Amino acid sequence: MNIIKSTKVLFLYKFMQRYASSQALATDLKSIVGNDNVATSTAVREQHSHDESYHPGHKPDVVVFAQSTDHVSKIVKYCASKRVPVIPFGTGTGVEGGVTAPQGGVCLDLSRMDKVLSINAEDFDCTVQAGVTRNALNTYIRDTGLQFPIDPGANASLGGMCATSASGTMAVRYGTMRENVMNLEVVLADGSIIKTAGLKGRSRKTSSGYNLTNLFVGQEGTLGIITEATLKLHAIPEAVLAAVAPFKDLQGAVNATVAIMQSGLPVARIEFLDENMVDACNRFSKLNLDIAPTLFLEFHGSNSNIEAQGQIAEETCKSYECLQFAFATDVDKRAELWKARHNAWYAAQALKPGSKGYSTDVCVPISALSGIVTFAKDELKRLNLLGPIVGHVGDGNFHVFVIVDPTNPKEIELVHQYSMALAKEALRVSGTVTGEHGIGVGKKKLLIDEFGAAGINTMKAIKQALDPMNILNPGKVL
Ligand SMILES: Cc1cc2c(cc1C)N(C[C@H](O)[C@H](O)[C@H](O)COP(=O)(O)OP(=O)(O)OC[C@H]1O[C@@H](n3cnc4c(N)ncnc43)[C@H](O)[C@@H]1O)c1[nH]c(=O)[nH]c(=O)c1N2
Ligand SMILES: CC(=O)C(=O)O
Ligand SMILES: [Mn+2]
Repeated sequence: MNIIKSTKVLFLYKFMQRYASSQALATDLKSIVGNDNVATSTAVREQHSHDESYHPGHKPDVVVFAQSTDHVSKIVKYCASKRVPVIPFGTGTGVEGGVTAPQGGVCLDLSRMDKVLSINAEDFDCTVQAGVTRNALNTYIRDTGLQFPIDPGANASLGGMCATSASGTMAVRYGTMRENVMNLEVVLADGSIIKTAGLKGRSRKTSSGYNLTNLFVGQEGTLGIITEATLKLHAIPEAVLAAVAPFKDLQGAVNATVAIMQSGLPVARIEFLDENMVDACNRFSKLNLDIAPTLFLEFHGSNSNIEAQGQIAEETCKSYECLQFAFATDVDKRAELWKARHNAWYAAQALKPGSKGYSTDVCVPISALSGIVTFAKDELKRLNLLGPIVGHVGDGNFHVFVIVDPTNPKEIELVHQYSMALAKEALRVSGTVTGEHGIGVGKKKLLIDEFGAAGINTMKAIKQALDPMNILNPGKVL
């Protein structure tokens, strides 16, 4: 009885201590960035404790809404002086638990840094604050004839997209964030501010010094806080043509993709959905597609060459026994198709109310795609898991959205087994465990398998050099 009582007292004492220290933290932060930019309510902390994945959330002690690079620098400097963790937060649409705060600390929300700072239409580039979302940027530049085509399904922040090295359906044509970030402004762990490609740099190429830009793309907030990004823009194509091609079987759809890619056709989008994913999208997005392994395709070009592109793709798909090849030229039809594709994640989860999704994200050389998609499907069957498959197959990248009851430890264990087996298969065929979602908390063990001890030690040395007190998003990536 006494033991129970003293455990309760100890718990209460620790709770009070933590509460007092987070109140003191909030008071200090308010004096730096003003009362309106600091939140301590349970609701706001809860909202910032998790992303869109099944990974368990942990609340930060305080949420700070930065309004400027100067705010970020001062907050990080303060946190360094107190050794308090800082967890950057864009829009919280990540899927690897990157924004959770397992050690508490300060969640630094960048959504109020939402200004487009410059558009250089003649140079095809722009500079934005980290909190600008991809949709906001595209709306802002609509009249210039330019677009920013990197499109994770969610309306993510561009800072978050840089931090995770995001891509999406159009990476096959326009590249990922790695190819489209020209310069970054980053606040380091001691509060100092750097530009990764020169103080004013926005040249198309550079051989100047180490490639700091690509060090900070994909670092998931563990090496620095991205406050501004200079990005490449692309011309909106004169003509766009989309198509939907259901196939008799999965192998036909995947082999047609490989043939299209190997033919050098400059396809703008080529997305695979297995029959379960098509079924889920039909239900969720009120489509009426044949339930079969299917390719969604899109071509970008001029009025004079767009039909020829479509025709080559049609002939290729027919040679792999597609059941039909239906063009969608109408703007609304195309928009409906891609909206449904972008909502595939939610469509999959809606198959089992109350469930969450676990997304695998392997990416392999295109010649290995067919084998590993078959492996993915067979393993689902063997472990008796529900997992619609969808993928940016032109890049050799696909996701199995394994549907999991987050309160069922046995199911979670099975999902882990599945994801490990698939990732190891990807490594066996010279691929990567994550093509676009990042490591977060979910794929840390796999990073070791991918890089080996010497590779991981090199990453640890970089982390140690840039963040010796381990205050930046601790517990993620490494
Ligand atoms: C429906 C749907 C569909 C998709 C996706 C999600 C969802 C919900 N995603 C995943 C997600 O949208 C993608 O990872 C985004 O880049 C995350 O951007 P957020 O702004 O939401 O970052 P979020 O706030 O989730 O943070 C992600 C990580 O980056 C860090 N971070 C955020 N802002 C930072 C900053 N300014 N400086 C430093 N670190 C920062 C965080 O600490 C965290 O570790 C995706 N992804 C993809 O690549 N391709 C896809 O096809 C899709 N599709
Ligand atoms: C979630 C994701 O990456 C996708 O829908 O492609
Ligand atoms: Mn994706």
